[in-house]
Amino acid sequence: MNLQVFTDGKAHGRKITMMTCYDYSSARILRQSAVDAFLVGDSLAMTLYGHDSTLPATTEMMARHTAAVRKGLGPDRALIADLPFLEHRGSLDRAMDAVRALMVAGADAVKLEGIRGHEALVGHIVESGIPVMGHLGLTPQAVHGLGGYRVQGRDKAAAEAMIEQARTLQEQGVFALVLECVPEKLAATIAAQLELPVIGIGAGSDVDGQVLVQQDLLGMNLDFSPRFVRAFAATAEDWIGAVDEYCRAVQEKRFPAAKESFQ
Ligand SMILES: Nc1nc(=O)c2c([nH]1)NC[C@@H]1CN(c3ccc(C(=O)N[C@@H](CCC(=O)O)C(=O)O)cc3)CN21
Ligand SMILES: CC(C)C(=O)C(=O)O
Ligand SMILES: [Mg+2]
Repeated sequence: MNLQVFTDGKAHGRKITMMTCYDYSSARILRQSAVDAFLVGDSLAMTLYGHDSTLPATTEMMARHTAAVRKGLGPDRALIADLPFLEHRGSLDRAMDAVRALMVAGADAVKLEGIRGHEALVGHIVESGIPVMGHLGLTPQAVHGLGGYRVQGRDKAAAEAMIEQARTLQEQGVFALVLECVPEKLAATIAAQLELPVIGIGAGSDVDGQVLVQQDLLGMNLDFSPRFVRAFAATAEDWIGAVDEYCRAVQEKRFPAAKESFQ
């Protein structure tokens, strides 16, 4: 089972690595990497489509990108898809239609933000045989309610509430939990107290694994640099360099060469 990497990682104290992937061609490349699990994140609304929040991501968009990534990854890699804005906050029918669309598109699991007010729905999805990943802390779909992209759980009451919510998610049977923008001590406490694997983004290193947005970690997102992001490559510079060399080669008639032309 593709999701075994989560349980095994936590059981053996081996960190779980996760990153976003939205398209076929990067999936094709990244299937050769060591990454344990891929996420079709609703962050694609911002990263791919240029919106200023994740709210415009739709189930149709998420399913389309999930299908493309699954084709590139092949059947044997863990792939999780975000349930987009409000799909789990209306009717049960609507939520299950969205879950169906993502699973049919090739996801191994769905991730949904928050827990307050949809405890029973999470249990219902799990009981339907669909693995669910939780997401607490900074939940970007709630950006307007949270008053911005801010670190969550800084005061004692908020920290205790988050621990309680993580427990509820575990009780509802989620297989893993993303904690986003949370003080590292709080994230470490949740990871230590709970059985479920905790995957952090801006949550310090004392958790069971990490997740980052592909464009952030590859250095393709020049105008997005929150504290928790590290660019492990200078991809934007490499791309510009390659494309500028293409332009020079065309101008100087070095491209196409004879071997790139038909005789
Ligand atoms: N490319 C990309 N990467 C992401 O990680 C990401 C997205 N897009 N889109 C959806 C959300 C939005 N995210 C964000 C966006 C901004 C901050 C931010 O500005 N954080 C401040 C914290 C300020 C504070 O409370 O101290 C920072 O300085 O890191 C954090 C997460 C994370 N997610
Ligand atoms: C940042 C991760 C956890 C996410 O939810 C996304 O990419 O949408
Ligand atoms: Mg998301």
